[in-house]
Amino acid sequence: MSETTGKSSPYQTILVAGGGSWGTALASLTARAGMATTLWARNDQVVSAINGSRENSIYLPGIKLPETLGATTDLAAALENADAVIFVIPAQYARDNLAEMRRLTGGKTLPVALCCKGIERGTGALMTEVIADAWPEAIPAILSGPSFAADVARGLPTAVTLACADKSSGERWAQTIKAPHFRPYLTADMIGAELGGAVKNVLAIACGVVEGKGLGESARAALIARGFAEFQRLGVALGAEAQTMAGLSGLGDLILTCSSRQSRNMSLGYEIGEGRTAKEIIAERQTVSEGAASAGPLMKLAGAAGVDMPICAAVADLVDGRTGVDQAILGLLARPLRNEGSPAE
Ligand SMILES: NC(=O)C1=CN([C@@H]2O[C@H](COP(=O)(O)OP(=O)(O)OC[C@H]3O[C@@H](n4cnc5c(N)ncnc54)[C@H](OP(=O)(O)O)[C@@H]3O)[C@@H](O)[C@H]2O)C=CC1
Ligand SMILES: O=C(CO)COP(=O)(O)O
Repeated sequence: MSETTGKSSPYQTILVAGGGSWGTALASLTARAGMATTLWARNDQVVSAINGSRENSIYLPGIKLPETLGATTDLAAALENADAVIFVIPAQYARDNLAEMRRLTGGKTLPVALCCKGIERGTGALMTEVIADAWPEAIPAILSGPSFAADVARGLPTAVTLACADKSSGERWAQTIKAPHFRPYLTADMIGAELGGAVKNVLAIACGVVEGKGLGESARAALIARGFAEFQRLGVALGAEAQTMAGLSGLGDLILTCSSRQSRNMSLGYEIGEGRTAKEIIAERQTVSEGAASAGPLMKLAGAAGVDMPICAAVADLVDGRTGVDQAILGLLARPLRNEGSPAE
């Protein structure tokens, strides 16, 4: 295990794009660490609440934000002085927002830490592919790992994966987002890091179904283990490193999200398990459940890579209304028996 140099300087003027719970928590982190931080949100109620009462009462209620954190709806102005962007807009809207940022900056080369955990509908593209198309001059990084926004904003400890193919930018990001309670681990394996966040959201829906349907803790543990096996098969096919898959952005976030109804994805699955449809639950929610939108595109990605992902496929069928809970469970349990490891000679 190697250490990062620790000599890199942090980025100083940060634009956090996205005024949901995670964008707000990350903006609070960098503002508290002393970086000039501006949060951009398209929602003027969010911006007024942050500037007025130091609280994002819509997406992160009850948590006091630092006085130094400013919020704006003016993206062009916020981009003008930014030397780095923390991008926290849900995956399905990433392409348009990144393209707009490129347009506003005139195609400037800026470091962009992608924090959304999803796969693009229609294309099956991962977020590094989306940014390569929409803002090719940007230097991307992936920030992912077990980190509920409310936990991080309250100062509870966690550790995350920070993936960046550009060594110097990765080290600067690590210095920028580190805090006494928030510990980034660096890697160059961006595919592994972004795949982990996207796949765990889909698997968390499956775990929620197991809980909501009352199938028991043993079933949930079996599902996490077999879900992780699916994730590893896809990761290997796409070139992810084993250490990343078993690390914070992979197994770490999978365990968190599959264990707690604080997760929107797990709680979505829970309500599906209780008998409601994904469509009606999502229509009632203001917050995002990335796994529901990413399950279909994940199947596209897995199909193109020739990888079998039966649990994720069952989730895609469930959220898109092609199957019911009982049928999905029976279908998974009735599959032909498989080897877990090497077969006996
Ligand atoms: N919350 C968490 O604990 C964590 C979240 N993440 C990831 O961060 C990303 C953002 O999630 P999170 O902060 O939780 O979001 P929230 O669910 O808290 O809020 C939803 C956000 O999405 C925005 N939004 C909705 N539709 C659009 C659109 N068409 N264009 C632009 N923005 C839109 C909303 O803006 P508006 O108010 O204007 O509708 C709002 O800012 C997701 O990919 C998530 O997986 C990662 C780690 C932890
Ligand atoms: O990614 C998260 C924690 O690491 C948040 O999970 P949910 O989006 O399911 O709430």
